[in-house]
Amino acid sequence: MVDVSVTGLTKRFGAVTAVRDAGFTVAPGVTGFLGPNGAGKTTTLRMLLGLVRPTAGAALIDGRPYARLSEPRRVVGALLEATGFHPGRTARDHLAITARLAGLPAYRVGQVLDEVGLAGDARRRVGGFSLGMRQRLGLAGALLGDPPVLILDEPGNGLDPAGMAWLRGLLRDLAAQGRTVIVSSHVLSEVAQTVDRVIVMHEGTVRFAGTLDELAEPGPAGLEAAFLRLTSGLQPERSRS
Ligand SMILES: Nc1ncnc2c1ncn2[C@@H]1O[C@H](COP(=O)(O)OP(=O)(O)OP(=O)(O)O)[C@@H](O)[C@H]1O
Repeated sequence: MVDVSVTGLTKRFGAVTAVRDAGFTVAPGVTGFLGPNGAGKTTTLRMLLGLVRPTAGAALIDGRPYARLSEPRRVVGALLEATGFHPGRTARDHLAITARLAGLPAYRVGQVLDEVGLAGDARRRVGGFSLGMRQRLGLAGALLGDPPVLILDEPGNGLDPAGMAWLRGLLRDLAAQGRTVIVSSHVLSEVAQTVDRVIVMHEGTVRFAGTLDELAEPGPAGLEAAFLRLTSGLQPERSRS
């Protein structure tokens, strides 16, 4: 098992404190990382991935900052904004180049294309892909190293209802394989059906970390009420880890 932990994590951008003294640990299974726009979710995930330097505190994977992992792609797979693909490259070429640069075996390319349902589009240029197809390609890239930890920022963006159902299945499969999956979202219903645990952020602080059962009454209405309570600023902070 690979530990993911955040302790005393703070990030200031000039006068803006994006993340303030955040702390949590993430267990295997699917953890929903929730919060309204601007809550600090992406900044926290980017600090875990070594893309943003913390002002204070630590964001560790397997006990180390991302930059000190010896084979990071084999430990953690990431999906951030599904941009940055070269539009003239095919999906297969994009993944083949990513695999080569990361020292990963070429046979993984076909496997991950299958896993994300893009095998039939492997030879199409990415420039012609829909947002949902780009999300799938981004997920394929995250899975290339067969990592025990996945950090997925809004993976449901651009997916249609069938795509969302597929994503839920993929997340459950990854959890059943014993992986630790962190998935950020501001779509509550999306999360309620998929996650084992939730972390709720608001205005840069962690308002709750625990199981879905601890957070709310069963059903989407219960979750929505709990979310609004935690993010309205009317209630005292509440965190269980
Ligand atoms: N590079 C940056 N420079 C200045 N401010 C930033 C930067 N990145 C994020 N912020 C600010 O930090 C705060 C948290 O942003 P962040 O993107 O982490 O939130 P989020 O929870 O991911 O929101 P969303 O759901 O809208 O993506 C916001 O006020 C944002 O404007």
